[in-house]
Amino acid sequence: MLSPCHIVNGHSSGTDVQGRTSLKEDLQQFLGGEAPLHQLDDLTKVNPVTLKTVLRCLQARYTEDIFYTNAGCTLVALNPFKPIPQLYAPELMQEYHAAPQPQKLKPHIFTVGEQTFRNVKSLIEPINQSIVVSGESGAGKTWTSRCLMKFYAVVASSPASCENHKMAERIEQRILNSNPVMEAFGELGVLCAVLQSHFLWDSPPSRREGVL
Ligand SMILES: Nc1ncnc2c1ncn2[C@@H]1O[C@H](COP(=O)(O)OP(=O)(O)OP(=O)(O)O)[C@@H](O)[C@H]1O
Repeated sequence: MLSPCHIVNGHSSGTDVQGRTSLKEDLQQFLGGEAPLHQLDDLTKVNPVTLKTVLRCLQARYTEDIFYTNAGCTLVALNPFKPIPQLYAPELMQEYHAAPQPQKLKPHIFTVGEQTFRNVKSLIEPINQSIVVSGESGAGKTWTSRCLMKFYAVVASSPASCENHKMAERIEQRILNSNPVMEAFGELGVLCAVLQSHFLWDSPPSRREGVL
């Protein structure tokens, strides 16, 4: 992924307001004065859908600090390379959890988490859900998996029940502890030139009597 400072050569060194303004102007010029690409929250809406336009859209969103974009039923996550606590706040998790249609909210890993959670709760076949997190080394797969585990820990535990919360934390920890094993399978794939540091895991864990 190109960092925004690579987009406009020679204009990104200034950190003052004027520098930032010219960066934005240059970027807009670079984008050819098209409709603001960062507002497209689904890559299938980019017209025409080409590698160039898709990358431009992701670049434009990255520049606006928007790190999640839908691509049809797939979610594309960009690594912000900086901490963004508000993007993973428990309040935001609850917002996605409580939304009648989470897919209508801004693209987020919590949408994926909530959808699978609802599928498990609905007990409609197939009850077991899988989420595939893939990407290059350093893309943010482990981070994303942790976000999902935290999400399930928050939404699956009743705030009134301390015991439920503790159990959710124990489940989160167990799954996170299994990461090295799952990653080892991924690395084996790299050696075989089949996969590139990918791992799969079941999520959320099987549901028993109403609790995760
Ligand atoms: N959403 C995010 N917000 C903030 N920082 C992030 C985010 N995603 C990734 N990072 C940063 O990028 C680093 C690398 O991410 P991560 O370890 O998840 O990559 P990975 O895809 O699992 O890499 P590998 O395949 O090599 O294990 C993290 O340590 C974190 O600092």
